[in-house]
Amino acid sequence: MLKRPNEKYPPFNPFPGGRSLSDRTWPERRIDQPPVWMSTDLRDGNQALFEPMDGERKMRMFKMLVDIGFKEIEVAFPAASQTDFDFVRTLIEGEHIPEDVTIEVLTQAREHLVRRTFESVRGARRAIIHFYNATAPNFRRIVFGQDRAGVRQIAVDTARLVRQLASEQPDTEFVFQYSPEVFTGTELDFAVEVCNAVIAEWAPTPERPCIINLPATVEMSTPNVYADQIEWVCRHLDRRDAVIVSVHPHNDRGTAVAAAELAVMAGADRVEGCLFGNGERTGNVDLVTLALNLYSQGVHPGLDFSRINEVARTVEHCTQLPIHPRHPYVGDLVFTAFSGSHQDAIKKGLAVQQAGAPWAVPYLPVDPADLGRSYESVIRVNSQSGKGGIAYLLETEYGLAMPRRMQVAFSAVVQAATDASGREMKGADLWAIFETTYLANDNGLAYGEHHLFEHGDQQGITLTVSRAGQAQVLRGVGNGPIDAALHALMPQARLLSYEEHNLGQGSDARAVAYIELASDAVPGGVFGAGIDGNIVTASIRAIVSAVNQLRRAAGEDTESSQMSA
Ligand SMILES: CC(=O)SCCNC(=O)CCNC(=O)[C@H](O)C(C)(C)COP(=O)(O)OP(=O)(O)OC[C@H]1O[C@@H](n2cnc3c(N)ncnc32)[C@H](O)[C@@H]1OP(=O)(O)O
Ligand SMILES: CC(C)C(=O)C(=O)O
Repeated sequence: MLKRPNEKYPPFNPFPGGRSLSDRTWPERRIDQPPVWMSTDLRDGNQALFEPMDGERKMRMFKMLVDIGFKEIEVAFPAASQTDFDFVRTLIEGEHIPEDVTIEVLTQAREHLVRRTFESVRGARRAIIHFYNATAPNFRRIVFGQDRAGVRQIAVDTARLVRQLASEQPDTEFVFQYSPEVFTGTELDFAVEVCNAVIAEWAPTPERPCIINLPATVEMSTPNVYADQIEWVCRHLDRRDAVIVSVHPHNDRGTAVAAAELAVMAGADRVEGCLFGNGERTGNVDLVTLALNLYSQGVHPGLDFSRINEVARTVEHCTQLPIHPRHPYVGDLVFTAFSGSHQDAIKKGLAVQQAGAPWAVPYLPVDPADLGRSYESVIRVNSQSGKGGIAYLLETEYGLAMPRRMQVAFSAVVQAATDASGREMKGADLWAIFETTYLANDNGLAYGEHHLFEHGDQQGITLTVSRAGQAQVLRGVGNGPIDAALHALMPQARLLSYEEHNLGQGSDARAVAYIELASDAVPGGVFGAGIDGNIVTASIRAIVSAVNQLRRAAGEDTESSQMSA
């Protein structure tokens, strides 16, 4: 890289006299209604693919865009290829265009291409004819070899031709659109001069407006500068009430979404872009993100992304490009938390979120369910996770609602496993660790059977346990089955807590019991768990499990330890 990049990349200031817009008003504005959306997935998106879409893919994309709710769709650059031309014909002749949808077609400002473009839309009910020529100084010099007047004349001549050709196809309602290509790199006074010349040629009215589209063909500045450019143009355009000001941001600096939002605040009425930001180089502005940013602020975008995963898969099929897992709103990982404190907050937030109440779940800007995404994938567990995520997965996937202190103890066991493996843990992995830790009782005592009996006004128990296949029968007495079992197994242990709940429902329902025991050697306590179809048996299994944990925590050799009989 260069030591003095300014020599190669001098900053560009498009404002007349090099002054910026000091009396800008856009920072105070809020977006309280959606702009007119125009999808250029089938044109700008399509021209940026390794393999442009074939007819089948184009039709699939078109139908999906209609289903989402787009009312303006740029369907082709018909003069560019027979595929594009034929696709427009198929849409029209096959009557695939709904009444409330207007197709748009793009052409360079060259007569034979404009004529071919009009040919493509013959018979359409309504069509937007969009033409462009670059207006920026380097394009004037390098591409056209023309001065300002020459480049303006290209635009004026084409605008006139467009109006004339439209009058020859009276059955179609035409809307005219002009783009001074590379608007972002064009001196503002010249951009407005050319646009006003085109507007004069078209003589739009508020009833029959034209569209002036101001593309960030290449994104060249921070979004606030683009917003200043848009506000400046909006102030200087003739017949502003008869002009729909449109923006077409590209994402070269990674700020196309911000640029589009600020441009709308600055006066733009319409936004052109692609789903998930497909498009030339770093892409066109992402219309999904724009729409859902609005939605997350309580403004319905007028587009339906309630089945966003289906939209994503269709776009991937049509473009043959993958969507990044961290792409806003749609990426596989965006409703997922790995880190412990995030998981904890999300779990608590989901638990208290009430239907119909304002959304207030930490870390999730929108409810995944609104986009047809599920909560199951919200929380994932790896070495950065804490008890919250682990508990959430075990509860949602296996129905286990561990007591809070047990969650803490169990998360240390999981942490050791994730540290050792370096892998993400799925619900099934966590369940396997839970089973090994609390239910399998390997190397410890295993529950066999028990019988309860009356012992005066107390409860007696005969409890059969085994270790390494060798059964032992223990007896104990207490003020209930749990107390009696504890006396049978380890009378010196103290019961700190006991919780149980159902696992599942109906005839398959089982009970899970959680027992916390402490002893002089382990005053902090340890947990055990037991699962059984019978609630008392589940509790006694949990005591056996907790006794095993207590012995292990005390460093006792379970093989040689004495049991009371
Ligand atoms: C920013 C954008 O996305 S703009 C849209 C870009 N999309 C496309 O280009 C679609 C695919 N393009 C094509 O199929 C072809 O380029 C066509 C059919 C449009 C034109 O093909 P060709 O006539 O062979 O020209 P070519 O592709 O070489 O383009 C360069 C010519 O276009 C001219 N040109 C470029 N833009 C414009 C314009 N907006 N208006 C008029 N002429 C233009 C150039 O001056 C150059 O002319 P020259 O050959 O006389 O020097
Ligand atoms: C033709 C125009 C709108 C364009 O695609 C661009 O400038 O990026």
